[in-house]
Amino acid sequence: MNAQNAHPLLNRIQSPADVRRLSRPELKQLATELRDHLLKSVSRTGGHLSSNLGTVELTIALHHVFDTPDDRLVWDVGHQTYPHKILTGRRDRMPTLRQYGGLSGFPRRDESEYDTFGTAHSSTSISAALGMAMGSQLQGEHRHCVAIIGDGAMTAGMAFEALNNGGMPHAGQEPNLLVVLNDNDMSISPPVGALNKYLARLMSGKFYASAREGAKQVLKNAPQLFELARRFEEHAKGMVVPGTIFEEFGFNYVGPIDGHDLDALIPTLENLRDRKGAQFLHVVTKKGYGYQLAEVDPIAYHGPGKFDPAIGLVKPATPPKPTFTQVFGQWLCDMAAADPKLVAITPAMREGSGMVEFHKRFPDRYFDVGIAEQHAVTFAAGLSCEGMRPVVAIYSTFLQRAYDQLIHDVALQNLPMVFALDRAGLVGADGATHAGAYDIAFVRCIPNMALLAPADEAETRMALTTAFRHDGPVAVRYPRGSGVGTVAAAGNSFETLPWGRGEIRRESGLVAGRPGSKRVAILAFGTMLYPALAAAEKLDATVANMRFVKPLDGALVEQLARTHDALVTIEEGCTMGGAGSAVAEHLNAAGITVPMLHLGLPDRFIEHGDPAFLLAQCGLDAAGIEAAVQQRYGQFGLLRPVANA
Ligand SMILES: Cc1ncc(C[n+]2csc(CCOP(=O)(O)OP(=O)(O)O)c2C)c(N)n1
Ligand SMILES: CC(=O)[C@@H](O)[C@H](O)COP(=O)(O)O
Ligand SMILES: [Mg+2]
Repeated sequence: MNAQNAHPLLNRIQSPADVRRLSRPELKQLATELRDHLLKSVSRTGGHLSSNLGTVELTIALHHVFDTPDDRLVWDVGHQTYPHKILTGRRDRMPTLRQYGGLSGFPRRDESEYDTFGTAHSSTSISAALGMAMGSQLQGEHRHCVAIIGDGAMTAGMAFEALNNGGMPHAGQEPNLLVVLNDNDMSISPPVGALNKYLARLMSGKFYASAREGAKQVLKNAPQLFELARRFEEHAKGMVVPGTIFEEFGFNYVGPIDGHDLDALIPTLENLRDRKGAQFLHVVTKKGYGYQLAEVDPIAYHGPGKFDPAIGLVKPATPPKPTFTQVFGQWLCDMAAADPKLVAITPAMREGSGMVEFHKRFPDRYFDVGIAEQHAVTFAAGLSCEGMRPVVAIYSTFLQRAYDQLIHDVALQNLPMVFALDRAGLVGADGATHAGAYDIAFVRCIPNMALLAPADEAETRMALTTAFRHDGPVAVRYPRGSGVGTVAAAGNSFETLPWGRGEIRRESGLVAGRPGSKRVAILAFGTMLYPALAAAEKLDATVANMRFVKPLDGALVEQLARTHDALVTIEEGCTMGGAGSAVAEHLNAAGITVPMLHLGLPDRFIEHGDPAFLLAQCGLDAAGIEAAVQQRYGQFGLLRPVANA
């Protein structure tokens, strides 16, 4: 059967208006077809599979009940929006998912009018939906605003800040807000913390909840009786079980209900749609639902690459090069074995940050604090105050969430701790939301903070040890994926790097007729060292591996400036305010003037796509560096062939 015939109902869906016209049995059939299509499509592109398999029915029900796009669906994180994309006119573009020029893996306002709010960082949905609800009410519109948030995303402080605000009337107006909690009892890894236990307890009171829901169904067309019953229910409930925490926040809590059962979902959503004020629906789904392998191992299928659905994920025949993340994970275990004061903290990114082994071997020194970056940083600060040595493993992009904590709680008190900043630089398929583009600029301006940018895997291990031994806060930034392959060189040693010192990796020849004078020096930060070295062969440039963004090796910078006609700085981070700026500021303070070219990420957001391609587009590969240097300095005769020294 070809794909068209396999999905007769799905083929008829051009927009959610078509979904609204379907009968209940047709909607069920649509769910089956949509799930099948989704699995096939994601297996060809890679992407966030298991969360999407779990939201098929919920997506259908929401578009069936609400008048989208006039009613607003605000998805949290947005990694579960593929069914939504397929039903909102983007099915044909699913083969382009997360590729350059193709569909984003997350909602984007510039992609579709159905994507009401751009996301990818978690726990923003309730705030945004509340803002929309208030914004539309103030303008006399009465659209429904629905936030759909996962149990993992619900653990973040921001979600609770929004609940705290959203459950109360504002100037006598109740927000037309519905929060749907999609509880699949999973974050990327198993969820942690008291909220998870609490949701499980609500689950175990299921009978009570469904009985209560049944009563609401019956009474929904008799408003006065309904209200009376509701009051009685509140009273009676107070005698047997306390109100849910969501009710304490001022929401009308309904659930938990089965999020794969359209017969439960649709009437419940209809009821809630027709009620005034802040509503809260708790639905229970299964991550990976409908694909056995993903149901059994939702972690592996959270964000897989391409695979054959008939076989599932398979280990590659030859093991790939170890990643920077693995280098970190290995170092963490080695250092923890050597130093009982080491504690490691992750804000819900155990797998992505390479901490699975550490968790296994050192469970009492492992802290998954949930999706709570702000808390992660201040919690680590507290540990540091007591003499522990915290290592906060955090993606560069997610540290943005904890900027005040970094300044106010850590740096201001000069607390010794390590930030292992993974995913520094471009990340590829996740795109602009996840790019680690800003950490150099935002860390280097904080007093007391040090920042290392190792060039390869071996140096990353040394940088981590150096940071761990330092008596103050230090961040070590390294990119997604693997580098040039120097893991073996580091072995399992705890060698350190000389503090605040870079090194010269290549010397240019001398300029004929000008003794002691050289033409161009490239000051490379982090993994940009290797393309810089390749370009330098063509340009006959000097290359320095700077290693430290802060403290900057000022002596080396001055020496290079004095002995070269021009400098080039290069980094995989935003050029504005970045490491190149640090070099310029240093020379300015030293009163040294030298022509300078700063290469790095431009002042625009870089889209999703293949990382090597994107870097090349930004001119951050060997050819791009060579071309930029030729273009800037070639015309001034700075790059004439050099005489043999
Ligand atoms: C601020 C922030 N921290 C971490 C992440 C990484 N992250 C993406 S999805 C996810 C788990 C979300 O769990 P949940 O909301 O329950 O959705 P599910 O995957 O279960 O569908 C995490 C930790 C993120 N996107 N944003
Ligand atoms: C949605 C989200 O934030 C994560 O799932 C992220 O996509 C993981 O990225 P990595 O694949 O780089 O760990
Ligand atoms: Mg979840």
